[in-house]
Amino acid sequence: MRRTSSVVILGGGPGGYEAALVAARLGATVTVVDRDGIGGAAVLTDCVPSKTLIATADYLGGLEVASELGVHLEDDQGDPVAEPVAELAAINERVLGLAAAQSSDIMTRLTEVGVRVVAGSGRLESPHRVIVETEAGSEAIDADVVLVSTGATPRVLDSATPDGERILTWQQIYDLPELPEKLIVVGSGVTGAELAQAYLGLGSDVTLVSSRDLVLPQEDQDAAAVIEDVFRRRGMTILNRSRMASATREGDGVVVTLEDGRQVEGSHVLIAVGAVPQTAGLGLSEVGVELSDSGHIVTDRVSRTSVRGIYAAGDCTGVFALASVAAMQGRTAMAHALGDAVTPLRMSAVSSNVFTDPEIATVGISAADAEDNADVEAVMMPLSRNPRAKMLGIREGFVKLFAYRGTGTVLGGVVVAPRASELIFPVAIAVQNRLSVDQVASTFTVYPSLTGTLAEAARRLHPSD
Ligand SMILES: Cc1cc2nc3c(=O)[nH]c(=O)nc-3n(C[C@H](O)[C@H](O)[C@H](O)COP(=O)(O)OP(=O)(O)OC[C@H]3O[C@@H](n4cnc5c(N)ncnc54)[C@H](O)[C@@H]3O)c2cc1C
Ligand SMILES: NC(=O)c1ccc[n+]([C@@H]2O[C@H](COP(=O)([O-])OP(=O)(O)OC[C@H]3O[C@@H](n4cnc5c(N)ncnc54)[C@H](O)[C@@H]3O)[C@@H](O)[C@H]2O)c1
Repeated sequence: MRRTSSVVILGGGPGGYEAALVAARLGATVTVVDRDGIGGAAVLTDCVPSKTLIATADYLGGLEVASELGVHLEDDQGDPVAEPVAELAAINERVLGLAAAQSSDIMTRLTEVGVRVVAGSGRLESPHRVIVETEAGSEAIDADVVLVSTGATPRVLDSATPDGERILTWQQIYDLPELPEKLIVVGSGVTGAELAQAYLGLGSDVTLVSSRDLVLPQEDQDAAAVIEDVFRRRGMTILNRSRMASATREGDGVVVTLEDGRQVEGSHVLIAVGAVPQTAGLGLSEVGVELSDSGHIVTDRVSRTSVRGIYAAGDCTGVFALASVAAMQGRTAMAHALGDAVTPLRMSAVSSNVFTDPEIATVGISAADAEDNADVEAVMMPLSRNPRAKMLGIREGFVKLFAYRGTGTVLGGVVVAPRASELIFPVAIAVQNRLSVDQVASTFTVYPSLTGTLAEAARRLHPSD
């Protein structure tokens, strides 16, 4: 009889826990070693908490179109009938409660399928032996297969050391007892942009320090332009082409000094200047695992590292810092290691979403790559002409589709709209399954619906046109 494989997973975030579920299903003996809590940063401090906070901000944002829809929130004298007040302590309690519940659900699931979870910090002693430091002491666990999925942590600058009170990383904001009066957000990547708009929506006065010409430099530039415009119209101050040199505490507030000498004063500063992989001190180089200059673990499309039997998944690999990608890498690793059917990771089919209002959802080829390729055709349609958008009071947003000129194969798309994260799925299905624009266009959409514009965009890309 074949011996049961032993799998040890370092890190219990989406990369680790999804892998554990697959490995258990495939009959392995599985141990997950996790330092900070099952669910990882994704569930406890990053993805889940930020999206829960944004849900409250979105709810308040919905009130902004009330008058357009015939609902007056003012009395005859023009005074507000009721002033909605975001109570941060209550919001944070909900955020942290939901994160803890999600973590507990994942723990229950892991236990149900027989995965052993060890609370502690792990490192590799050899390719087939992991040492875990727990409260009770040290434990050595032998493994046929090791998966490293230790994630990433906020990048901290010596000139802006977080104190957890006024100078904050995104992982420290949920302990704030009150809404920051004047919040400075440094960094206009996805983290900075999402949280800047969330606090703006909750009632903070927000200044965004953005190092580039436009916020969200990694996103579709038409989409980023819409978001920057919305930010400004709603009262956010955006300092473009501005880099923070330092952030310091001054009395009851903070001062952010920019590289050109300007100073910005605020009550709090949120530093969102990227993340660094948690790969130091794991014994990786010592056992021969190749790391990139940035400290990420080098992996192939089935999550193999340079050492046989050691796999890696998630933010520690730097492939694409998304919970969904981490989970897929973890599942793929276990399928490969344990002899199940494997589909190598296909980055050209990954969908992602920026949870601003409106949201930006993207899948497949980027606009920049499409522009450089003469064989790719693009169409962009504003949502303002869509009947459902009019009914819902949606003024900004658009749909973009990319397809091969000759065959009409759908290569990607961008949706800028409320709940774009839900609307991108039909485009993701088309990209994943290499559907043609004609197949998308001939699929019934509901009338009236925002997806009607997706079908219309596909019709515009009919190859013979
Ligand atoms: C503010 C923010 C919002 C985000 N929102 C989204 C979103 O909406 N959608 C999305 O798809 N992605 C989002 N992301 C990205 C997503 O959170 C990450 O891609 C995801 O967390 C990666 O999962 P992971 O398993 O690699 O690592 P993590 O979730 O970071 O988990 C790693 C785990 O490993 C543990 N660990 C580390 N070292 C050790 C060790 N030596 N021994 C034992 N355990 C260890 C850690 O304690 C942690 O529990 C967001 C990121 C941020 C910063
Ligand atoms: N909705 C989501 O899925 C979601 C949300 C948040 C993060 N993420 C993931 O995390 C990844 C990282 O995003 P992020 O925003 O944390 O980091 P990032 O590296 O994408 O953005 C950080 C930004 O800070 C800027 N910056 C650096 N130093 C600066 C300084 N001194 N002053 C001013 N600006 C400075 C950089 O130029 C950059 O634009 C994303 O690419 C995404 O994959 C996903």
